Amino acid sequence: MKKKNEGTSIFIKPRQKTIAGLFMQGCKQKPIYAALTLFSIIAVILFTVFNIKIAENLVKILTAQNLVDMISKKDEASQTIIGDLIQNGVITGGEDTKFDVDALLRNEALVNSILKKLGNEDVLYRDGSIYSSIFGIELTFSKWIYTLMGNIGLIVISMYLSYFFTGLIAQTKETDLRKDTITKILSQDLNFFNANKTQSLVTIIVKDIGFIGDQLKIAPIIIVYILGSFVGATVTLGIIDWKITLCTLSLILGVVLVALLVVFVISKPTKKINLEEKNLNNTMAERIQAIRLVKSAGTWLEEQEKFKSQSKKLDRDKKISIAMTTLIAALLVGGIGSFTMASIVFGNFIYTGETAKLLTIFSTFTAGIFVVITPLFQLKEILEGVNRAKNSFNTIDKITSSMPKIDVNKEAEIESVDGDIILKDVYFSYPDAPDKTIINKLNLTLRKNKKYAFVGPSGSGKSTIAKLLLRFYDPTDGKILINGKQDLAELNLKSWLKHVGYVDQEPQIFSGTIIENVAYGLESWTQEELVEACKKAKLHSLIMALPKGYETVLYERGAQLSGGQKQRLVIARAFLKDPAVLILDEATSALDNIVEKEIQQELDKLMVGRTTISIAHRLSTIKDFDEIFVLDPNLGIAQRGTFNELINEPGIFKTLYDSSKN
Ligand SMILES: Nc1ncnc2c1ncn2[C@@H]1O[C@H](COP(=O)(O)OP(=O)(O)OP(=O)(O)O)[C@@H](O)[C@H]1O
Repeated sequence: MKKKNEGTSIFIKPRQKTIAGLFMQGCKQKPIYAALTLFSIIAVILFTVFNIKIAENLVKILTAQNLVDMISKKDEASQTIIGDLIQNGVITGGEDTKFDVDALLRNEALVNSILKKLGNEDVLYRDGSIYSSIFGIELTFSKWIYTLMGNIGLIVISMYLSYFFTGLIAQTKETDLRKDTITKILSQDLNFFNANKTQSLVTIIVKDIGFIGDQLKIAPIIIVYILGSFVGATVTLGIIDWKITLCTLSLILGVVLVALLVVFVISKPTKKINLEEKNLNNTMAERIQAIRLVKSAGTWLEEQEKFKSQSKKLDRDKKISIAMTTLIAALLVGGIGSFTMASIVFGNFIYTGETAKLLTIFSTFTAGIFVVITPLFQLKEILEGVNRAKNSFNTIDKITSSMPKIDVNKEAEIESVDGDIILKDVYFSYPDAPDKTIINKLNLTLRKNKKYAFVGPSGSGKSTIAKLLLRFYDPTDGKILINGKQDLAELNLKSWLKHVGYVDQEPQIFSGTIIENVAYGLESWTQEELVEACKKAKLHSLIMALPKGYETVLYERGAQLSGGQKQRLVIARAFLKDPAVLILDEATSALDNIVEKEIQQELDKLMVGRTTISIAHRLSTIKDFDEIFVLDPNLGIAQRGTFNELINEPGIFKTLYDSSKN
């Protein structure tokens, strides 16, 4: 079956480069969670807005109850109120103001008309209690309090559910994004890793994607909540009193516009600050990675100073940014005060003298504005977050939109290597220096199970040949033929690498157990084979001396092992893999003479029965090789022959050999 060519796939589609786009994609992937999220957020909005209605009704009942209480006290104040009512013709009879209060309170119709007359509309006096109704249900003050408590409970539950289901959708997308990004990074050509700092790639995987994930979990829900509660509260307040709603609304919109303007103004400097911070973090992480260099060069004070001066600048920029961003919070706080004040001021103008109505309006609008404003506070964080997430999307996109040139997933697989490896008219220039030809028309044949070495001055292209054989790069022109006929560039890369063992100067070791490190990349192996490989690499007794033996966890880059021990581990890896082709790239050049001799013995055993290509610095290690190619940076292969032939003819090899003897 033809495998998908990752090299031609487009990674992040344009519409997914935003929090909204990615979230919508998540909703399509998880429609049930999306429906539940929508359902619960609508419930949150409705219940929250319903609080305004509850507040309105509670205040109406309280105001009416207050009036009834005052009348029923039968004191001077009560008689004054009744006197006023008689004078205004609301009550007839008892003009001497000695009105029978008990009789009045028994006459419910009369009490209700008094309440209406004094501005207490939409309430009903019955059986000594005040009722107000909602959806045709009449409720007393205490029932409204129970309703309020129940409503708050429902808000909590629906809020929890909406965050929960959004979280599930967001987590799915965050995991997908991380998976896709790592897949894309790992499928890049080696050149990509030269051009991009390791730290910035790690930052993308850890920080940028984590940040996008965090925003995905809160931004969509809060934005819908802000819009929904804004519309819901406005409509409810509009129904209660459209004139005051209109006046207050224009104030709210004014403040929101100013806040948005501030966000717009600070978006560019925020971007700059984020970049500065990222660069500073990357540089520091790089220095920590190269801590041995810093310690050995004695440059820690310089590094500290550099960090101090860069972070001082960043600190100053961040403080300026704080001054701007906190302005939004201040505007919103100021906004709340002015909105509440606005409802009294506007109300006072519109309903002069109607105290009961003003009281209801003031209380209801305070509750309503609270519903509108509370989520607006989060708007600042959300807008900043969404803005930062946009930068994170751009960084990810910039890194991952680079297309690998090497198609590793070609269909043709290679079952076994039982023929020659032929380099035919091979030309090569590195992608980032296309004008500089490193390999210039190289033609040679590497016979099965023979040992070949490449020697030559520094920069003559020896390691480049190893890189071409490992297909870190494809030749700019010409072909590398496997088994004498199969073009390496047309083969499935994994199927080729299964037959290749690679030992280079710097052993690649992960933090993990010895077993994981020795068996890295192998599909099938047995415990016995692994122990046997370690014995051949003279590593077994060392491993057995460790308290946890083969289960010993190695530190990052095998920090607790000596150079020789690390190289033995890599050799054990090659023994276990048992490849047909072995590439040694200056495998012993980092070791001292004694250790090098010991390791060389193991390498000699490893080379038996395999086609070996060795990039050699120390000529003593290639004495019995079948053929040695001497490279010249300008001429390509300047000399070729066995060790004994080459030391006896004038040329680069003899010069190198003579200088190594000295
Ligand atoms: N990634 C790269 N991009 C551009 N040029 C490169 C890259 N890697 C190596 N080169 C250049 O290619 C040339 C050959 O490098 P190569 O590493 O193959 O030499 P070498 O013979 O193995 O040298 P040495 O013995 O010092 O390791 C050098 O001039 C080097 O500067």
